[in-house]
Amino acid sequence: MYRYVCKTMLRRLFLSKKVSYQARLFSGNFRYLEVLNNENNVAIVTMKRAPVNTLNSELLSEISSVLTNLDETKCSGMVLTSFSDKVFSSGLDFNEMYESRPATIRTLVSTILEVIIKLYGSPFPTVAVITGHAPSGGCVLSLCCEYRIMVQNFQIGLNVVKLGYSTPLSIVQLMVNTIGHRNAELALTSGRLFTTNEALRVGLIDEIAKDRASAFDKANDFLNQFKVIPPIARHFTKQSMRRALLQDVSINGKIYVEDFVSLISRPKVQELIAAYMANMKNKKKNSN
Ligand SMILES: CCCCC/C=C\C/C=C\C/C=C/C(=O)SCCNC(=O)CCNC(=O)[C@H](O)C(C)(C)COP(=O)(O)OP(=O)(O)OC[C@H]1O[C@@H](n2cnc3c(N)ncnc32)[C@H](O)[C@@H]1OP(=O)(O)O
Repeated sequence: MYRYVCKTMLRRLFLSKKVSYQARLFSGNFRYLEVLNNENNVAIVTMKRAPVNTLNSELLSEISSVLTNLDETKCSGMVLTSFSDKVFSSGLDFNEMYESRPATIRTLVSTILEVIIKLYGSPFPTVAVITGHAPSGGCVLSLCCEYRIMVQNFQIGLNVVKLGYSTPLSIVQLMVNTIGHRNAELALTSGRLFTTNEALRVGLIDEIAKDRASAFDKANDFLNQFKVIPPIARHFTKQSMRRALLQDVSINGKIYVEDFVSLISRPKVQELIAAYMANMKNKKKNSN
């Protein structure tokens, strides 16, 4: 009898360990992401592709899977952030765009498009806690969130024109919806990166935080206001606000992807990407 009780207790202990292990598996399953749930059922999604969260197909497809999962599990909100206190994300991975086969570029671009659609159209409220620089693709991810809180002394913006290709139409639209037509035109045609203060002034971000901890406090304040709002009413209102862009990308997405792939594959653009990458390396060498 004693042996039976011990055995049963051990089995229960093993099972309970297994369950909590499985609960942790969701956050441990990813190579470049950490996903934690806080006590309010808010998912904290942290990009952790060192050193600068460059968006390759794998990181983007992990973000896409998490977004599907958070939708299915009816989370109350999501915070998208970075492990780094210097860079939120350095944008799309040049290594998948430079001298790459069209199929590689296509996978990269279709995956960011998938993320844009899911993040921009998510039923739950979303906040970007921008703990460092957010150029190009990094800025796009934050623009898909509903609220942006950025730590002091970094830069954010869409500098793609400097790489010799135009900003895709729906990305232009994201920027126009956020900072208005005039500011977006000036910023996009010059590839302007805004400092944190400038970004607040133009409306590209919503709040400035002195550090990561205070940025998270502000994110919680933003998300807490929705505790008293019926989620379905909130979701439909968000959908109405975002429908035009979502409809456009779901109808024309494939065309946009192909346009972008052929743009990136042009010899002139490839040359500019190579020069840009070399310039980054030189800057680093000179600063060391
Ligand atoms: C609906 C339409 C659908 C179709 C299109 C959809 C979406 C497209 C949307 C927008 C287009 C977006 C395009 C892009 O994102 S292109 C990428 C543009 N990115 C940049 O211009 C930023 C480049 N990086 C930097 O400026 C700096 O790295 C930084 C972010 C300011 C950080 O500086 P820091 O000094 O901290 O780091 P390093 O510069 O030393 O970088 C460390 C290390 O990382 C390498 N690296 C940086 N960025 C990239 C990158 N984007 N791709 C590949 N590699 C990158 C850098 O070279 C260093 O490498 P090393 O080997 O020297 O350690």
